[in-house]
Amino acid sequence: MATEVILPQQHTARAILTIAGSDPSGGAGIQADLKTFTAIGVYGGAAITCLTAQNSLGVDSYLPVAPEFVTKQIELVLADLPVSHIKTGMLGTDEIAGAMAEALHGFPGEVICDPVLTASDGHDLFHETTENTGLHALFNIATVLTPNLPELARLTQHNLETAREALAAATSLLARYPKLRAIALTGGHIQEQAAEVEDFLILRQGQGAEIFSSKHARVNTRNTHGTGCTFASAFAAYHLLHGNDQDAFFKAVAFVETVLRQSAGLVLGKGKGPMAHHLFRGTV
Ligand SMILES: Nc1ncnc2c1ncn2[C@@H]1O[C@H](COP(=O)(O)OP(=O)(O)OP(=O)(O)O)[C@@H](O)[C@H]1O
Ligand SMILES: Cc1ncc(CO)c(N)n1
Repeated sequence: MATEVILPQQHTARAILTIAGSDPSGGAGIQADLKTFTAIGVYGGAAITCLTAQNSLGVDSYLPVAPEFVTKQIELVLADLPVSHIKTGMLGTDEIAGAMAEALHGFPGEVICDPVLTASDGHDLFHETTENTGLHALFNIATVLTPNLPELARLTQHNLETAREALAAATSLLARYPKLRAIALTGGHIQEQAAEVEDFLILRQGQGAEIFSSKHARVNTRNTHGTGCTFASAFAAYHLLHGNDQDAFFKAVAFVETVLRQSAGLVLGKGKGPMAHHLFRGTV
């Protein structure tokens, strides 16, 4: 006998649009984003900025989509679907970042930017210009940024090693962009040998910032391909469902940790394997 499916109302009312690169191996990029949205129970669309050729062993190369075609994808989706949240990932070029900022100008909802600059194997995923005008234009309309430690270091041009240094840099980055309400700093690369991982939420509070953190055991696994994309997408999805930064942050941390744990035994790929979003059951 077929089971009746009852959809909670918020699932049909709003959607997330990810604007990011494609990873054909399915571990990162729009593939990870869409799997995350589905696992959490939120509808997602995907506009593609770049095609990448990569697998679990690393990134070989990438092909940027023409900026006008990125614009067209965004405009058509926004004209049709009830998108309340945008999540951005790999941009590829500063021209694409600029086209995205223009297409999103006046967008009234959340713009959660994961500033993907370099893949974990060191392959550059963003072709910088001297001014990075497009990147700054995008950050000017962002409401939340989700950098990891190396990304924060590159954005603030500081050499960052400790959590203390990273928090000072994140607070200064927060002050730079007017619409930015929060920075979720992921801690996978802070003290990489430590037994625990700590992620931070830096929330704008008047002229300063309020800091929250979440510490959990480091999962002993090599299946960490796409953790950054998954974290930012989970933040966007939980923000859609719960409407505030703190719930979005703590639930996104718990989601990534849970999926990493459930994926630890998975043997997929010859290198850093993907997370098993498809095994996620229940809630965090
Ligand atoms: N081994 C681990 N065990 C538990 N949590 C982890 C582990 N590695 C990363 N995380 C979690 O994954 C999320 C993303 O962290 P991280 O800083 O590694 O992102 P990233 O460097 O952008 O990822 P990527 O490898 O996709 O570039 C954070 O919530 C972090 O705590
Ligand atoms: C498409 C894409 N986005 C992001 C990352 C970073 O994990 C990656 N490797 N590939």
